[in-house]
Amino acid sequence: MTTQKNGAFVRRPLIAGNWKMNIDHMEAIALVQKLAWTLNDAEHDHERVQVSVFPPFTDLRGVQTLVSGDKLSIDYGAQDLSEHDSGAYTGDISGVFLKKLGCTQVLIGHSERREVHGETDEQLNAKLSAALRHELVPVLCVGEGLEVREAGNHVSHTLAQLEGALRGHSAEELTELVVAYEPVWAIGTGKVAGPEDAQEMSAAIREKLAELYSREFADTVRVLYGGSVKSKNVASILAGPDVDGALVGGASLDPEEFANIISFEKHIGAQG
Ligand SMILES: O=C[C@H](O)COP(=O)(O)O
Repeated sequence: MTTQKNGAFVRRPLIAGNWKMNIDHMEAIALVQKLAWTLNDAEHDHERVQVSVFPPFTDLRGVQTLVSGDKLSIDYGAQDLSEHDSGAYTGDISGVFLKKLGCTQVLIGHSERREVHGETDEQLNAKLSAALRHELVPVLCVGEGLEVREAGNHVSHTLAQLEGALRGHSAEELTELVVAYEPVWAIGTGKVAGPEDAQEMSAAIREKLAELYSREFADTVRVLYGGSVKSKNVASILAGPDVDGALVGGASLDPEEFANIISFEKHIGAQG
């Protein structure tokens, strides 16, 4: 996913849409079709800016059929996976099944999984192993809540989450790793971390990766920002040199708005 140009790393931007628990399997087909038409009209180049959607599990088969049948340039993945491959784990979904459905990516440790389901860094570490076992690109979500931010501990808190999930995993295993920084206080609230906040934390994440592995490795990892990203603010957020894309929640449910976010390069200059 990363190429070298004149000796410098060029990371391919990724705009990912996390549908959360929205959109049934019929609506999913309509949404992906509309998104594909809109991107086609906009002459979107998937090789230049990667697009992914993360539908609910029950939508994945329909999305697979549409994407493979119509050869759409849209990647898709799941919002979670089990740390186990099979067995008595009622309600859980194995990476084996996701791989068979053509998923290429999986979200790990979204703040709503951490909060609502009490997922711990140890569990997320095991889920990361499961993703790697099944050759699913892990999109590891990290970020702090409002209290932590107000206490000024956001950097140490977020980096501890990163370290906890990565512990024991080698750089060789993690070549496709994507990290998504999502300040919890900015999710679905309309409050957006400023471009400086997004850049500050993305740079801190990259520094931590350099410390844990190597500078070369850190320079290849894509770091996304998530939290109330819209077409009107995406270009300013992605202007940060360490911000390589966005994990979009609510705005990804509107195909026109999501396509507009994906076309963030067109808004450069207009958003400062
Ligand atoms: O995964 C996406 C994030 O939680 C952001 O959600 P949002 O764009 O609705 O704030």
